Amino acid sequence: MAQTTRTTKIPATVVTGFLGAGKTSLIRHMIEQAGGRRLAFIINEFGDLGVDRELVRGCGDESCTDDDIVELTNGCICCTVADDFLPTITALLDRPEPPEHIIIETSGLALPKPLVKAFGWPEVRTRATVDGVIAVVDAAAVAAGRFATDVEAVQAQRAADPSLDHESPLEELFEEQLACADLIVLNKTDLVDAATLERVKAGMAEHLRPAVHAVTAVGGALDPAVLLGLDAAAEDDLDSRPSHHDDGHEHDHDDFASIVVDLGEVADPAALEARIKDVASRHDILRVKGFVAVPEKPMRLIVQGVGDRVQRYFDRPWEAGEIRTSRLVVIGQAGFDAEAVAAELRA
Ligand SMILES: Nc1nc2c(ncn2[C@@H]2O[C@H](COP(=O)(O)OP(=O)(O)OP(=O)(O)O)[C@@H](O)[C@H]2O)c(=O)[nH]1
Repeated sequence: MAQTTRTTKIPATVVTGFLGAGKTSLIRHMIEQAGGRRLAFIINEFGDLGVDRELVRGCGDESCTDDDIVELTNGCICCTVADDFLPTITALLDRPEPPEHIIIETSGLALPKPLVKAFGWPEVRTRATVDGVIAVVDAAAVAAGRFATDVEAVQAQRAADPSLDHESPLEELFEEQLACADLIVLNKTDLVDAATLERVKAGMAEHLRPAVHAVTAVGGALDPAVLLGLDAAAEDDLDSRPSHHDDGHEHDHDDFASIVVDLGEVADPAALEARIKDVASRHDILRVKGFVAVPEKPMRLIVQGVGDRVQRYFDRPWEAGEIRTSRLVVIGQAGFDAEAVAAELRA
């Protein structure tokens, strides 16, 4: 009987979602539940500190070695597809023992569609496919109206000038991430009640493609069986994923800015947390995250802020040869007062 050779493409999952929604948490959980499956990760973040790779590495699972986590810090992945993403994924596919599944965490400010499109490029098309685009949503942030435009203000502006672009950059990004998704993970459901969750779900529905479901999560904890194996081949289905940038309109990240603040050792982490909350409430800050060295403490402290909600926990000992210092990346709306923010965090 004649033998047929079946070429199997390596599935890739794109994890999108706004800053701080819970993408890294979801990926860490996925690693813990990998069950010996060879996963590889491409991690992209906005800001120069490379926190996400560290957090994923920090999960300490033996099945996931340093080589399996590639970090792309050269800007948002959607804008550096040709220069950064293609060589990276090609190198993973060229490995003598390629991964069984590739997980890509986009920066919270990235548009997922240009990345999905890249799977149609000749270098990738025959060897990999987008198994699914997962959009992680911070249910509490949506409920608080963080992505919603002030409808009345917009109507007044448009009455004065009908050519005005009516959406806020946050709203536009949020909608775009939803519109590209094959699955929604409504995360942080511990922070909202059932009625609020229903309201959030109903509000998102108009932005989703038909038959896209939302699953709920806390800390991004979901069975990988729910997340992987969606078999969407999203690169063949681009037309159903509308983007504000389909008309060739440039997407640059001028609407957002980031700084890294060096703090040396921090003797009072509680006071730092209070300063972060204060800064976030008075400036256009969207995200703060980084590592803190506390005098006398052998462990590294992780500090994470989303809006004015701040978490801190020790993740691992400082390694020999590592410089004990504190660095925070601060991401905000363009035009935030970087000098004042840095000074207030250091105060
Ligand atoms: N209360 C609560 N906090 C959560 C949940 N999931 C994640 N967080 C916290 O939210 C913060 C951001 O989580 P990450 O997983 O780093 O979010 P991210 O989307 O990877 O963030 P960026 O990469 O900066 O865009 C962290 O402090 C998490 O501990 C959740 O379900 N509930």
